[in-house]
Amino acid sequence: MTEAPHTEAPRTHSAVLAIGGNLGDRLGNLQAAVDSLADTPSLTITWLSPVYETAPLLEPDAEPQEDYLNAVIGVVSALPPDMLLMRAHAIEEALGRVREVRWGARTIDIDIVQVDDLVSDDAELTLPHPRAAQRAFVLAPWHDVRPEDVLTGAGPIADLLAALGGAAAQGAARRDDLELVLS
Ligand SMILES: Nc1ncnc2c1ncn2[C@@H]1O[C@H](COP(=O)(O)OP(=O)(O)OP(=O)(O)O)[C@@H](O)[C@H]1O
Ligand SMILES: Nc1nc2c(c(=O)[nH]1)N=C(CO)CN2
Repeated sequence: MTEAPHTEAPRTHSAVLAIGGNLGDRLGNLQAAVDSLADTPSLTITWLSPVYETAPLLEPDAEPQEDYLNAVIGVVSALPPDMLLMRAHAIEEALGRVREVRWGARTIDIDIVQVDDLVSDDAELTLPHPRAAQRAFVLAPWHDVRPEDVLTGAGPIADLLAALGGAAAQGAARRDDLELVLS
């Protein structure tokens, strides 16, 4: 008997991405990142958070910076996590991201907050993002859309946000006058 060829459907991943920027047309850059992600083959945006204006998290003794706009995005994708990171870096580059100093001002940053419930300590792609649990600019917009979500290994995002004292405690304020759209 001839066996049917074995064809495996590509595995689909569910990921949470955080975007932010504090240089140039901040909302325009966030929207351009959303548009580029939406144009990515094998990737679908499932939800978009509200936009927050957030005080910059800086390295000690760093020069002052402009406030950021931040948002969080849910995607499902057949791209494996390393390809998702490559795509994120390509979009950052296309939008003029320059890497000079750690936590320097930038047109756009795309962080991979988590992918499924994967855990990785690979420096190229640490999962979940090692600093997400301490960042109101990630947790607050995420919580607005998916209040029941859990940050892998860290706990419910509602509890993590409460432990930080809420969004305002870190200088994060929702900007209901600004909106990202899925075209
Ligand atoms: N979960 C992740 N998401 C995005 N980049 C990651 C992740 N884990 C590790 N990295 C690596 O971190 C490196 C630095 O990334 P990047 O310049 O965006 O950092 P940053 O945004 O300035 O700081 P932070 O990582 O604190 O948000 C990247 O080259 C990337 O390979
Ligand atoms: N408010 C705010 N501060 C930051 C941010 C960010 O997205 N928002 N990103 C950083 C590096 O990823 C460093 N500091």
